Amino acid sequence: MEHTTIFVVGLGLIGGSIALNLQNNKHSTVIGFDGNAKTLDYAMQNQIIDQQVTSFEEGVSLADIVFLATPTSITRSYIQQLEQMKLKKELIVTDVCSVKKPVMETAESLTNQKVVFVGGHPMAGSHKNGIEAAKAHLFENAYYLFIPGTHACEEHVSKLEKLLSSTRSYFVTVDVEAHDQMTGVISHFPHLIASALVHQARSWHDTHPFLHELAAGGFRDITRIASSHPKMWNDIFFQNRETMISLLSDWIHEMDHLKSLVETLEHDELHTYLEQAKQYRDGLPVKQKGAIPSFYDLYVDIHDQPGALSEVTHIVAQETISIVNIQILEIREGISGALRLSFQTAKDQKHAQMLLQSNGYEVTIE
Ligand SMILES: NC(=O)c1ccc[n+]([C@@H]2O[C@H](COP(=O)([O-])OP(=O)(O)OC[C@H]3O[C@@H](n4cnc5c(N)ncnc54)[C@H](O)[C@@H]3O)[C@@H](O)[C@H]2O)c1
Ligand SMILES: O=C(O)C(=O)C[C@]1(C(=O)O)C=C[C@@H](O)C=C1
Repeated sequence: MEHTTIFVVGLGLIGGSIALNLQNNKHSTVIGFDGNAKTLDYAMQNQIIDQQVTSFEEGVSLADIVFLATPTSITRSYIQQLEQMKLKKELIVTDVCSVKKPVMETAESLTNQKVVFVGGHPMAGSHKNGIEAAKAHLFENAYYLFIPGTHACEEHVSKLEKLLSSTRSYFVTVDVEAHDQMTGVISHFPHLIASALVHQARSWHDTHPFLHELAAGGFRDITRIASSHPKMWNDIFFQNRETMISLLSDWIHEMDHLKSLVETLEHDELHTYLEQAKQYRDGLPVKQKGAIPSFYDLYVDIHDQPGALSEVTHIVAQETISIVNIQILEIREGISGALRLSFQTAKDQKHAQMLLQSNGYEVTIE
Protein backbone atom coordinates (compact mmCIF):
# COMPACT_ATOMS: atom_id res chain seq x y z
CA MET A 1 0.00 0.00 0.00
CA GLU A 2 1.44 3.38 -0.94
CA HIS A 3 2.23 5.86 1.79
CA THR A 4 -0.08 8.90 1.99
CA THR A 5 0.63 12.23 3.63
CA ILE A 6 -2.55 13.77 4.96
CA PHE A 7 -2.79 17.40 5.94
CA VAL A 8 -5.64 18.30 8.32
CA VAL A 9 -6.35 22.02 8.62
CA GLY A 10 -8.46 22.90 11.66
CA LEU A 11 -8.07 20.43 14.51
CA GLY A 12 -11.37 20.94 16.31
CA LEU A 13 -14.11 18.39 16.88
CA ILE A 14 -14.27 17.20 13.27
CA GLY A 15 -10.67 17.75 12.10
CA GLY A 16 -9.33 16.32 15.38
CA SER A 17 -11.56 13.25 15.01
CA ILE A 18 -10.42 12.67 11.41
CA ALA A 19 -6.75 13.13 12.40
CA LEU A 20 -7.09 10.79 15.39
CA ASN A 21 -8.71 8.13 13.24
CA LEU A 22 -6.23 8.36 10.35
CA GLN A 23 -3.29 8.62 12.70
CA ASN A 24 -3.70 4.93 13.58
CA ASN A 25 -3.00 3.97 9.97
CA LYS A 26 0.62 2.95 9.54
CA HIS A 27 0.47 3.72 5.82
CA SER A 28 -0.14 7.41 6.38
CA THR A 29 1.38 10.42 8.10
CA VAL A 30 -0.95 13.04 9.51
CA ILE A 31 0.25 16.61 9.45
CA GLY A 32 -1.81 19.22 11.28
CA PHE A 33 -2.34 22.94 11.38
CA ASP A 34 -4.69 25.07 13.44
CA GLY A 35 -5.13 28.82 13.80
CA ASN A 36 -5.05 28.34 17.56
CA ALA A 37 -1.54 27.60 18.85
CA LYS A 38 -2.89 25.87 21.99
CA THR A 39 -4.95 23.48 19.85
CA LEU A 40 -1.91 22.64 17.76
CA ASP A 41 0.15 21.97 20.90
CA TYR A 42 -2.63 19.80 22.31
CA ALA A 43 -2.76 17.82 19.05
CA MET A 44 0.97 17.14 19.18
CA GLN A 45 1.08 16.35 22.88
CA ASN A 46 -1.82 13.91 22.61
CA GLN A 47 -0.55 12.21 19.42
CA ILE A 48 -3.58 13.34 17.44
CA ILE A 49 -1.19 14.33 14.63
CA ASP A 50 2.27 13.06 13.71
CA GLN A 51 3.66 16.40 12.72
CA GLN A 52 2.72 20.05 12.95
CA VAL A 53 3.38 22.81 10.44
CA THR A 54 3.45 26.55 10.92
CA SER A 55 1.44 27.54 7.85
CA PHE A 56 -1.15 26.34 5.37
CA GLU A 57 1.39 26.63 2.53
CA GLU A 58 3.89 24.42 4.32
CA GLY A 59 1.32 21.69 4.95
CA VAL A 60 0.06 21.81 1.36
CA SER A 61 3.60 21.47 0.02
CA LEU A 62 4.00 18.18 1.92
CA ALA A 63 0.55 16.68 1.41
CA ASP A 64 -1.09 14.18 -0.94
CA ILE A 65 -4.55 14.83 0.50
CA VAL A 66 -5.81 17.91 2.36
CA PHE A 67 -8.77 17.93 4.76
CA LEU A 68 -10.16 21.40 5.43
CA ALA A 69 -12.00 21.13 8.76
CA THR A 70 -12.50 24.80 9.54
CA PRO A 71 -15.59 27.05 9.63
CA THR A 72 -17.00 27.64 6.12
CA SER A 73 -15.71 31.18 5.49
CA ILE A 74 -12.20 30.04 6.44
CA THR A 75 -12.49 26.88 4.36
CA ARG A 76 -13.42 29.01 1.36
CA SER A 77 -10.50 31.34 1.88
CA TYR A 78 -8.09 28.37 2.07
CA ILE A 79 -9.56 26.99 -1.18
CA GLN A 80 -8.97 30.40 -2.80
CA GLN A 81 -5.36 30.38 -1.61
CA LEU A 82 -4.79 27.14 -3.54
CA GLU A 83 -5.28 29.05 -6.79
CA GLN A 84 -1.88 30.76 -6.54
CA MET A 85 0.07 27.81 -5.18
CA LYS A 86 2.69 26.08 -7.29
CA LEU A 87 1.90 22.39 -6.82
CA LYS A 88 4.31 19.71 -8.03
CA LYS A 89 1.68 16.96 -8.23
CA GLU A 90 -2.07 16.46 -8.15
CA LEU A 91 -3.56 17.38 -4.80
CA ILE A 92 -6.89 15.99 -3.57
CA VAL A 93 -8.61 18.53 -1.38
CA THR A 94 -11.72 17.80 0.64
CA ASP A 95 -13.64 19.64 3.35
CA VAL A 96 -16.20 18.81 6.04
CA CYS A 97 -18.52 21.83 5.95
CA SER A 98 -22.15 21.28 6.84
CA VAL A 99 -23.48 23.38 3.90
CA LYS A 100 -22.01 22.55 0.52
CA LYS A 101 -23.16 25.15 -2.02
CA PRO A 102 -20.86 28.02 -0.96
CA VAL A 103 -17.85 25.69 -0.67
CA MET A 104 -18.49 23.99 -4.02
CA GLU A 105 -18.93 27.38 -5.74
CA THR A 106 -15.54 28.50 -4.44
CA ALA A 107 -13.93 25.21 -5.45
CA GLU A 108 -15.46 25.39 -8.94
CA SER A 109 -13.96 28.86 -9.45
CA LEU A 110 -10.39 27.47 -9.17
CA THR A 111 -8.37 27.28 -12.37
CA ASN A 112 -5.36 25.54 -10.80
CA GLN A 113 -5.41 22.24 -12.71
CA LYS A 114 -3.45 20.42 -10.02
CA VAL A 115 -6.24 20.75 -7.45
CA VAL A 116 -8.99 18.11 -7.41
CA PHE A 117 -11.77 19.07 -5.05
CA VAL A 118 -14.19 16.56 -3.54
CA GLY A 119 -16.63 18.12 -1.08
CA GLY A 120 -17.16 16.01 2.03
CA HIS A 121 -19.56 15.97 4.95
CA PRO A 122 -19.44 13.44 7.76
CA MET A 123 -23.00 13.31 9.09
CA ALA A 124 -21.98 12.93 12.69
CA GLY A 125 -20.88 15.35 15.31
CA SER A 126 -21.78 16.62 18.70
CA HIS A 127 -23.06 19.67 20.50
CA LYS A 128 -19.51 20.00 21.83
CA ASN A 129 -16.73 21.61 19.87
CA GLY A 130 -12.96 21.85 20.05
CA ILE A 131 -10.13 19.34 19.96
CA GLU A 132 -10.86 18.01 23.44
CA ALA A 133 -14.19 16.63 22.19
CA ALA A 134 -12.52 14.80 19.24
CA LYS A 135 -12.95 11.03 19.09
CA ALA A 136 -11.42 8.51 16.69
CA HIS A 137 -14.75 6.67 16.39
CA LEU A 138 -16.96 9.75 15.94
CA PHE A 139 -18.06 8.79 12.43
CA GLU A 140 -18.68 5.11 13.05
CA ASN A 141 -22.02 3.99 11.51
CA ALA A 142 -22.68 7.49 10.20
CA TYR A 143 -23.10 8.49 6.59
CA TYR A 144 -20.15 10.31 5.09
CA LEU A 145 -21.37 12.30 2.10
CA PHE A 146 -19.22 13.18 -0.91
CA ILE A 147 -19.97 15.92 -3.42
CA PRO A 148 -17.37 15.61 -6.18
CA GLY A 149 -16.28 18.79 -7.95
CA THR A 150 -16.27 18.86 -11.77
CA HIS A 151 -12.59 17.84 -12.01
CA ALA A 152 -13.01 14.91 -9.67
CA CYS A 153 -13.70 11.42 -10.97
CA GLU A 154 -14.67 8.16 -9.33
CA GLU A 155 -11.06 7.29 -8.72
CA HIS A 156 -10.62 10.36 -6.46
CA VAL A 157 -13.74 9.59 -4.47
CA SER A 158 -12.71 5.97 -4.01
CA LYS A 159 -9.25 7.07 -2.88
CA LEU A 160 -10.92 9.10 -0.12
CA GLU A 161 -13.29 6.26 0.72
CA LYS A 162 -10.37 3.86 1.03
CA LEU A 163 -8.44 6.27 3.20
CA LEU A 164 -11.45 6.90 5.43
CA SER A 165 -12.53 3.26 5.63
CA SER A 166 -11.11 3.08 9.18
CA THR A 167 -13.80 5.57 10.28
CA ARG A 168 -16.35 2.80 9.53
CA SER A 169 -18.69 5.33 7.95
CA TYR A 170 -21.04 4.65 5.05
CA PHE A 171 -20.00 6.60 1.97
CA VAL A 172 -22.57 8.09 -0.36
CA THR A 173 -22.14 10.52 -3.24
CA VAL A 174 -24.82 13.19 -3.62
CA ASP A 175 -25.21 16.36 -5.62
CA VAL A 176 -24.89 19.72 -4.00
CA GLU A 177 -28.53 20.86 -4.17
CA ALA A 178 -29.85 17.58 -2.81
CA HIS A 179 -27.22 17.74 -0.07
CA ASP A 180 -28.20 21.19 1.15
CA GLN A 181 -31.90 20.43 1.00
CA MET A 182 -31.68 17.08 2.78
CA THR A 183 -29.31 18.29 5.51
CA GLY A 184 -31.46 21.44 5.76
CA VAL A 185 -34.48 19.30 6.64
CA ILE A 186 -32.85 16.65 8.78
CA SER A 187 -30.00 18.53 10.46
CA HIS A 188 -30.05 22.33 10.18
CA PHE A 189 -33.75 23.10 10.65
CA PRO A 190 -34.11 20.93 13.79
CA HIS A 191 -31.40 23.06 15.40
CA LEU A 192 -33.47 26.19 14.79
CA ILE A 193 -36.54 24.57 16.31
CA ALA A 194 -34.57 23.26 19.31
CA SER A 195 -33.39 26.80 20.03
CA ALA A 196 -36.94 28.11 19.62
CA LEU A 197 -38.24 25.57 22.16
CA VAL A 198 -35.60 26.64 24.65
CA HIS A 199 -36.56 30.29 24.11
CA GLN A 200 -40.18 29.44 24.71
CA ALA A 201 -39.36 27.77 28.04
CA ARG A 202 -37.04 30.63 28.97
CA SER A 203 -39.75 33.22 28.38
CA TRP A 204 -41.85 31.48 31.05
CA HIS A 205 -39.00 31.49 33.51
CA ASP A 206 -39.75 34.85 35.20
CA THR A 207 -43.30 33.88 36.08
CA HIS A 208 -42.49 30.23 36.84
CA PRO A 209 -38.87 30.02 38.03
CA PHE A 210 -39.41 26.42 39.17
CA LEU A 211 -40.08 25.42 35.54
CA HIS A 212 -36.52 24.65 34.67
CA GLU A 213 -36.26 22.12 37.50
CA LEU A 214 -39.03 20.23 35.71
CA ALA A 215 -37.17 19.94 32.43
CA ALA A 216 -37.00 16.17 32.33
CA GLY A 217 -36.35 13.54 29.64
CA GLY A 218 -38.53 14.84 26.83
CA PHE A 219 -37.43 18.46 26.92
CA ARG A 220 -33.80 17.49 27.38
CA ASP A 221 -33.90 14.97 24.49
CA ILE A 222 -35.47 17.36 22.03
CA THR A 223 -33.33 20.38 22.96
CA ARG A 224 -29.88 18.76 23.35
CA ILE A 225 -28.72 20.29 20.10
CA ALA A 226 -29.67 23.79 21.27
CA SER A 227 -26.44 23.54 23.31
CA SER A 228 -24.38 23.44 20.10
CA HIS A 229 -21.83 26.03 19.12
CA PRO A 230 -23.83 29.24 18.32
CA LYS A 231 -21.22 30.70 15.96
CA MET A 232 -21.05 27.56 13.83
CA TRP A 233 -24.82 27.20 13.64
CA ASN A 234 -25.33 30.86 12.88
CA ASP A 235 -23.02 30.35 9.89
CA ILE A 236 -24.89 27.21 8.81
CA PHE A 237 -28.31 28.90 8.92
CA PHE A 238 -27.12 31.81 6.79
CA GLN A 239 -25.29 29.63 4.30
CA ASN A 240 -28.34 27.43 3.85
CA ARG A 241 -30.60 30.43 4.05
CA GLU A 242 -32.90 29.64 1.12
CA THR A 243 -33.68 26.18 2.46
CA MET A 244 -34.17 27.60 5.98
CA ILE A 245 -36.61 30.26 4.77
CA SER A 246 -38.63 27.76 2.82
CA LEU A 247 -38.72 25.32 5.75
CA LEU A 248 -39.68 28.10 8.16
CA SER A 249 -42.63 29.02 5.93
CA ASP A 250 -43.75 25.38 5.84
CA TRP A 251 -43.32 25.16 9.61
CA ILE A 252 -45.39 28.28 10.32
CA HIS A 253 -48.10 26.84 8.12
CA GLU A 254 -47.87 23.53 9.97
CA MET A 255 -48.11 25.26 13.37
CA ASP A 256 -51.21 27.17 12.22
CA HIS A 257 -52.74 23.88 11.19
CA LEU A 258 -51.92 22.30 14.57
CA LYS A 259 -53.33 25.34 16.36
CA SER A 260 -56.60 24.99 14.49
CA LEU A 261 -56.80 21.27 15.35
CA VAL A 262 -56.35 22.04 19.04
CA GLU A 263 -58.68 25.08 19.00
CA THR A 264 -61.48 23.27 17.25
CA LEU A 265 -61.04 20.18 19.45
CA GLU A 266 -60.32 17.93 16.47
CA HIS A 267 -59.38 14.90 18.60
CA ASP A 268 -59.39 12.37 15.76
CA GLU A 269 -57.37 14.53 13.41
CA LEU A 270 -54.80 15.34 16.06
CA HIS A 271 -54.59 11.67 16.97
CA THR A 272 -53.97 10.76 13.33
CA TYR A 273 -51.33 13.50 13.14
CA LEU A 274 -49.50 12.06 16.18
CA GLU A 275 -49.92 8.50 14.92
CA GLN A 276 -48.44 9.35 11.52
CA ALA A 277 -45.49 11.13 13.15
CA LYS A 278 -44.87 8.13 15.40
CA GLN A 279 -44.97 5.75 12.46
CA TYR A 280 -42.44 7.76 10.47
CA ARG A 281 -40.15 8.25 13.49
CA ASP A 282 -40.33 4.57 14.44
CA GLY A 283 -39.53 3.64 10.85
CA LEU A 284 -36.22 5.55 10.80
CA PRO A 285 -33.38 3.15 10.06
CA VAL A 286 -32.15 2.62 13.62
CA LYS A 287 -31.52 -1.08 13.18
CA GLN A 288 -29.54 -0.89 10.01
CA LYS A 289 -26.92 1.43 8.67
CA GLY A 290 -28.19 4.95 8.86
CA ALA A 291 -27.75 8.48 10.08
CA ILE A 292 -28.94 7.28 13.44
CA PRO A 293 -26.42 4.80 14.82
CA SER A 294 -27.71 1.27 15.24
CA PHE A 295 -28.39 1.00 18.93
CA TYR A 296 -30.62 -1.54 20.59
CA ASP A 297 -31.99 -0.10 23.80
CA LEU A 298 -33.21 -1.65 27.04
CA TYR A 299 -34.97 0.25 29.80
CA VAL A 300 -34.21 -1.04 33.28
CA ASP A 301 -36.35 0.11 36.20
CA ILE A 302 -34.25 0.75 39.26
CA HIS A 303 -34.63 2.38 42.64
CA ASP A 304 -32.40 5.19 43.67
CA GLN A 305 -30.30 2.82 45.69
CA PRO A 306 -26.56 3.25 45.95
CA GLY A 307 -24.81 0.91 43.57
CA ALA A 308 -27.80 0.17 41.29
CA LEU A 309 -25.93 1.47 38.27
CA SER A 310 -22.80 -0.53 38.97
CA GLU A 311 -24.82 -3.67 39.74
CA VAL A 312 -26.67 -3.50 36.45
CA THR A 313 -23.50 -2.89 34.44
CA HIS A 314 -21.70 -5.64 36.36
CA ILE A 315 -24.40 -8.21 35.55
CA VAL A 316 -24.13 -7.38 31.87
CA ALA A 317 -20.33 -7.11 31.81
CA GLN A 318 -19.91 -10.52 33.48
CA GLU A 319 -21.19 -12.08 30.26
CA THR A 320 -18.89 -9.81 28.21
CA ILE A 321 -21.80 -8.04 26.57
CA SER A 322 -20.66 -4.56 25.69
CA ILE A 323 -22.86 -1.59 26.45
CA VAL A 324 -22.36 1.23 23.95
CA ASN A 325 -24.19 3.86 25.96
CA ILE A 326 -25.88 4.33 29.33
CA GLN A 327 -28.30 7.06 30.18
CA ILE A 328 -29.86 7.69 33.56
CA LEU A 329 -33.45 8.75 33.05
CA GLU A 330 -35.32 10.76 35.64
CA ILE A 331 -33.84 9.36 38.80
CA ARG A 332 -35.08 11.27 41.81
CA GLU A 333 -34.22 10.63 45.39
CA GLY A 334 -36.16 7.72 46.89
CA ILE A 335 -38.25 7.23 43.77
CA SER A 336 -37.71 4.65 41.09
CA GLY A 337 -36.26 5.74 37.81
CA ALA A 338 -34.86 4.06 34.74
CA LEU A 339 -31.61 3.36 33.01
CA ARG A 340 -31.40 3.25 29.26
CA LEU A 341 -28.74 0.78 28.13
CA SER A 342 -27.79 0.74 24.46
CA PHE A 343 -26.30 -2.27 22.71
CA GLN A 344 -24.87 -2.69 19.25
CA THR A 345 -26.81 -5.82 18.30
CA ALA A 346 -30.27 -7.30 18.87
CA LYS A 347 -28.59 -10.45 20.22
CA ASP A 348 -26.78 -8.47 22.95
CA GLN A 349 -29.99 -6.62 23.75
CA LYS A 350 -31.99 -9.83 24.22
CA HIS A 351 -29.20 -11.54 26.16
CA ALA A 352 -28.86 -8.58 28.56
CA GLN A 353 -32.64 -8.46 29.01
CA MET A 354 -32.74 -12.11 30.00
CA LEU A 355 -29.81 -11.74 32.43
CA LEU A 356 -31.23 -8.68 34.13
CA GLN A 357 -34.70 -10.21 34.41
CA SER A 358 -33.26 -13.33 35.98
CA ASN A 359 -31.59 -11.05 38.54
CA GLY A 360 -34.97 -9.55 39.46
CA TYR A 361 -34.88 -6.38 37.37
CA GLU A 362 -37.88 -5.11 35.48
CA VAL A 363 -36.71 -4.61 31.91
CA THR A 364 -38.57 -3.31 28.88
CA ILE A 365 -37.46 -3.01 25.29
CA GLU A 366 -39.42 0.07 24.22
N1 LIG B 1 -19.85 20.00 14.96
C1 LIG B 1 -20.50 19.15 14.22
O1 LIG B 1 -21.38 18.44 14.70
C2 LIG B 1 -20.15 19.06 12.75
C3 LIG B 1 -20.46 17.88 12.05
C4 LIG B 1 -20.08 17.78 10.71
C5 LIG B 1 -19.45 18.85 10.08
N2 LIG B 1 -19.17 19.99 10.79
C6 LIG B 1 -18.44 21.08 10.10
O2 LIG B 1 -17.08 20.95 10.49
C7 LIG B 1 -16.43 22.22 10.46
C8 LIG B 1 -15.68 22.39 11.77
O3 LIG B 1 -16.59 22.27 12.84
P1 LIG B 1 -16.12 21.74 14.26
O4 LIG B 1 -17.36 21.31 14.96
O5 LIG B 1 -14.97 20.81 14.15
O6 LIG B 1 -15.64 23.12 14.92
P2 LIG B 1 -14.51 23.35 16.01
O7 LIG B 1 -14.73 24.73 16.52
O8 LIG B 1 -14.49 22.24 16.97
O9 LIG B 1 -13.17 23.31 15.15
C9 LIG B 1 -12.78 24.30 14.22
C10 LIG B 1 -11.27 24.41 14.29
O10 LIG B 1 -10.83 25.29 13.25
C11 LIG B 1 -9.79 26.08 13.79
N3 LIG B 1 -9.60 27.30 13.00
C12 LIG B 1 -10.36 28.41 13.01
N4 LIG B 1 -9.84 29.32 12.16
C13 LIG B 1 -8.75 28.75 11.60
C14 LIG B 1 -7.81 29.17 10.64
N5 LIG B 1 -7.89 30.37 10.05
N6 LIG B 1 -6.83 28.31 10.28
C15 LIG B 1 -6.72 27.09 10.85
N7 LIG B 1 -7.57 26.65 11.76
C16 LIG B 1 -8.59 27.46 12.14
C17 LIG B 1 -10.23 26.36 15.21
O11 LIG B 1 -9.15 26.81 16.03
C18 LIG B 1 -10.79 25.00 15.61
O12 LIG B 1 -9.78 24.18 16.18
C19 LIG B 1 -17.52 23.25 10.22
O13 LIG B 1 -17.43 23.68 8.90
C20 LIG B 1 -18.81 22.48 10.46
O14 LIG B 1 -19.86 22.97 9.65
C21 LIG B 1 -19.48 20.10 12.10
O1 LIG C 1 -25.03 15.12 16.95
C1 LIG C 1 -25.09 16.34 16.90
O2 LIG C 1 -25.09 17.03 17.89
C2 LIG C 1 -25.17 17.01 15.60
O3 LIG C 1 -25.73 18.04 15.55
C3 LIG C 1 -24.50 16.40 14.43
C4 LIG C 1 -24.93 16.94 13.08
C5 LIG C 1 -26.43 16.66 12.89
O4 LIG C 1 -27.22 17.57 12.76
O5 LIG C 1 -26.77 15.50 12.88
C6 LIG C 1 -24.64 18.39 13.02
C7 LIG C 1 -24.08 19.00 11.97
C8 LIG C 1 -23.48 18.26 10.92
O6 LIG C 1 -23.11 18.93 9.84
C9 LIG C 1 -23.66 16.86 10.94
C10 LIG C 1 -24.20 16.24 12.02
